[in-house]
Amino acid sequence: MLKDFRTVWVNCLRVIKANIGEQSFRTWFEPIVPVQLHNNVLIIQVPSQFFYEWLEEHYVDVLKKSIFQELGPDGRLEYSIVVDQGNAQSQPRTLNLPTSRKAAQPAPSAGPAAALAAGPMSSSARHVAGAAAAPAAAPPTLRNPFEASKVVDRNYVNSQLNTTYTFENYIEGDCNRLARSAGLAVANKPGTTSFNPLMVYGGVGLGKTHLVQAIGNHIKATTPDKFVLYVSAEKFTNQFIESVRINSVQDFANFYLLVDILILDDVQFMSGKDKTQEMFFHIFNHLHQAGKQIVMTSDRPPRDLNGLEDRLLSRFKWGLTADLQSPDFETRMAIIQNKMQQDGIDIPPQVVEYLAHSVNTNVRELEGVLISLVAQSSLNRREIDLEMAKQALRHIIEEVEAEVNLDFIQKTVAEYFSLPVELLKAKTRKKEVVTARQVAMYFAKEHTTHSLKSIGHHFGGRDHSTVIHSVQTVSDLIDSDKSFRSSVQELRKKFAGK
Ligand SMILES: Nc1ncnc2c1ncn2[C@@H]1O[C@H](COP(=O)(O)OP(=O)(O)OP(=O)(O)O)[C@@H](O)[C@H]1O
Repeated sequence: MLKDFRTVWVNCLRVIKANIGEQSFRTWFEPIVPVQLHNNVLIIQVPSQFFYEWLEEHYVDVLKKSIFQELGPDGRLEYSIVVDQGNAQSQPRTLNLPTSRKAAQPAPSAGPAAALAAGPMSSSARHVAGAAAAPAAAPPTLRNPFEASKVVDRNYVNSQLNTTYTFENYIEGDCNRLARSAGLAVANKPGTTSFNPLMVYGGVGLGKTHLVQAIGNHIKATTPDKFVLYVSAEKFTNQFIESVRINSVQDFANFYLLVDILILDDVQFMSGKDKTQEMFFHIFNHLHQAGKQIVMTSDRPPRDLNGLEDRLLSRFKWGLTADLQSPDFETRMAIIQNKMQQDGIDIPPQVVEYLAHSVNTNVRELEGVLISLVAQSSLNRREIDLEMAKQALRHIIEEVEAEVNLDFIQKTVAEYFSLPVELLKAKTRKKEVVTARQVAMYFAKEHTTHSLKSIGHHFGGRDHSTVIHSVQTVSDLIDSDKSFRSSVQELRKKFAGK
C-alpha cells in the first residue's frame, strides 16, 4: 500500500514523542512540516539551519529509529530548510547544484556528515528556498551535499559539550575557588542566583572551558529539558556573519532566544566586531530578562576587553566576574593524581612531585607532559621513572629557567636595596626590609606564573593575602610617590631584558 507522507510523519512523531520530553517535543518537532515522500525518502521542512543542526545533534537517534520503524531499513530522511529571502516571495529557487537523488547522497568522503548519515537512514541538509510553497509533486531543488557537509562540519560538530568536563574532575584550589563555587551555584540554580551573567576569566589553559562546560553538563544531567547551548564566540560570530549573508538573521536570533543556558566561550573574540556585539547585546538582554542563565569566559578581565562596547561591558557587571589563577604546587599535584586515576596511569610519587614542581605554567601543558611521558613509556616499554621525566622535560625546564624566576627577582631586589637576600624571607618587620620584600613580591606577581600562594611560600611561608597586600601597597606607592616610582622603574629595566 502506498504510504502518504503526512501519515508517515504522524507515525514518526508518535515514536519520537514516546522517547523525548514534552517540552523538547514541542520546541523541536511541532514546528516541522512533512513535505514529501518519494522513493522511500521522507522530506521534512525545518524552519532554519540552526534548527536542522540542533535536530542532528540531539535527536538523530530517535529520528533514525522512527524512520526505521515507518519506512524500514531502506528508509531515509532529508531536510529542507526554509531560507528566509527577506521578502514574502516563496518561489522555489534553483540553488546551484545537482538535483538528482544520486548526487544528493552524502559522499563517503564527506567527513563528519557522512558519519552522521551512516546507518539505515541518511540525513543530509538540503536548502530549499520557499519549500513550503513548492508544489508537493515537484522534486525539491537540492543543494550540493558537499556544501551541506561543510556546514555540518563547521557549525555542528565543534559545538557540543564535552561530557568529560565535569565538576567532579575539576580540582579545586586557591587558584579557582571562587569561580568553581560560583559555577556550582549557577549549575544548581541556573538563572536564579545573582551570578547572572557569570563571567570567568583567566590565562591560557587554566581551565575556563572545563569549568563552564562542567556547568553545562551538570544542568543537562539534572534538568534534561533545559536547552543548554555551549558556543565559542568565534562560532557565534561566524554563524552571525553567515546568517547575514544568507539573509536569515531572524532565524539566527530566534534560535538563540530559545536557549535556557547560554555559555559563550572566549568573548574577547568579539572585540571590534560591532555588529556581532550588537546582536549579542539583544540576545543577552532578552535572555537575561527572561531569567535565563548566561555564562561567559574571557582570557582577560572585562576592564581589559578593549574593543567591546561599553553597554555590553556594563551588562557583564550585573552578575559575577571570577578569575582563574595558575594553580599552586598542591593543586598541580592533585590535578596530576586525578588525571592518573582517570586514565589508569601509574607514576611513582617522586616523579609526580617532580612534574608538579617543574611545570608551573598552565594545566594544559602539565597534561601534555603527562601524555608524552605515557607515550614514551609505552613506546620504549619502560616504566616511567625520574630519569625519563627529566629527559622529557628538558626543553620545558630550560624555558622556565630562562624566564625571570623568583630567585633572580629576590636576588636583584635585595641587591638594589643593599640587603642580604635571606632577609626577604625572614620574619623581620623592619621598614626597609618590608618595602624591599613588598617590591620583590610585586615583581614576582608581574613576571612569574607563580600563584599568590606559591609566591607567599617563597617569601618565608607568608600567606596569599600578604602577597595581595604587598602588590597593592607597591601599586599605590608607584602612583603617589615619585622617587619610589623611579626606583621601581629602574628595577623593572633589570627584568625587562631577561
Ligand atoms: N582545576 C582543574 N582540574 C582538572 N583539570 C583542569 C583544571 N584546570 C584545567 N584543567 C585541564 O586543563 C586543560 C586545559 O583547560 P581548558 O581548556 O579548560 O583551559 P582554558 O582556560 O579554556 O584554555 P584556553 O585559554 O586555551 O581556552 C583541560 O584538559 C582541563 O581539563
